[in-house]
Amino acid sequence: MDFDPPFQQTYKTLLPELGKGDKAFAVEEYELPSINLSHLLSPNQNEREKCIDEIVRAASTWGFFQVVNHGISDEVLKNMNYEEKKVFHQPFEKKVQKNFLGLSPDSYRWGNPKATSLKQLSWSEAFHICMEDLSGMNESKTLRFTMEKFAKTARGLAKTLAEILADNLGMIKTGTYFQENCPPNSSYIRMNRYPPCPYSSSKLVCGLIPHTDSDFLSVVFQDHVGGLQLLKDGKWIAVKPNPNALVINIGDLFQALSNGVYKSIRHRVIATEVERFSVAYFYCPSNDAIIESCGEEPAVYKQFTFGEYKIQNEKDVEDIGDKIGLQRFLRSYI
Ligand SMILES: O=C(O)CCC(=O)C(=O)O
Ligand SMILES: [Fe+2]
Repeated sequence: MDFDPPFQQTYKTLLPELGKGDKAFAVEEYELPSINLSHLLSPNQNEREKCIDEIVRAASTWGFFQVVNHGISDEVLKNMNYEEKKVFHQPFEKKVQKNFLGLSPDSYRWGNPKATSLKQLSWSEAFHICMEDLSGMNESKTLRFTMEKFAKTARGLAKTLAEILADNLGMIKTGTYFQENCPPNSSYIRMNRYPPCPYSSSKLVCGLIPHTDSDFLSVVFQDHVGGLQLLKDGKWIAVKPNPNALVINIGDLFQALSNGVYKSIRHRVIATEVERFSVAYFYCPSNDAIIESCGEEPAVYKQFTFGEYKIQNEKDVEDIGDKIGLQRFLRSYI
């Protein structure tokens, strides 16, 4: 397809390695804890408290959960999926152009042209867009408006969940912290496309290599195809797709803020034989926001700003090919 990035060509020295050595381990499929958010609005206090408890428990144990009755309408999600398909199905030569759709030059990303081993190889393309950039996207007004609608509702959902989680930590400034530190323009949307991969049967090719998200929390809308996996108790498990639910995962900043109570879990996407789409909303603060562990226990992490965290991650990726992430900000890190 002229819209697919040149994966075969780029990875031609690595792909023959697939037949040799490594074998994929069987991965069990699990249904993530599913939380019905309509209970948060229930007149029954017990029901509200039970729902809050489920959110807190899922964030502390799984770091991942799914929500239903989340407030983002089917229409917004359907339009998002439609617009996403439309933009990815533009010719590759257009997508790589510096000013495609009026976005910042590094918004469009594909694969990992620098991969030197199968483990680093990724079979996907993405538009990673800062909300600040949306106002300049005048070439495609329908995509812009659809993303604005999705972001507005995803932000409301992210803020509600973040406030519940912070409140549970006894954070004194919960009421104002997210309001003050997470203005709408500081978050990101990432549209992901996983093209069909002819080597998917090996189960060794990643659509997206293992990572944690560098935000407070992420709201992910995935289609019915599946492929998302997370690391639980040292084992990879596959997330069963549920088209009625959104996936929520805790990011590094909440792990730091909560002094390790909430878990930012490593996850990956395995390449599949059919095309797959997802959209993630990354709930982020502004660059100068201070992330400081709260609670009564001694802080495990040093205090840092989100700007410092991003710069350090970019530097680590440049130097060693991966982010070291929160580990680097442990007080005990030398
Ligand atoms: O495609 C997915 O299901 C997950 C995407 C993801 O982890 C990300 O964009 O950070
Ligand atoms: Fe992610």
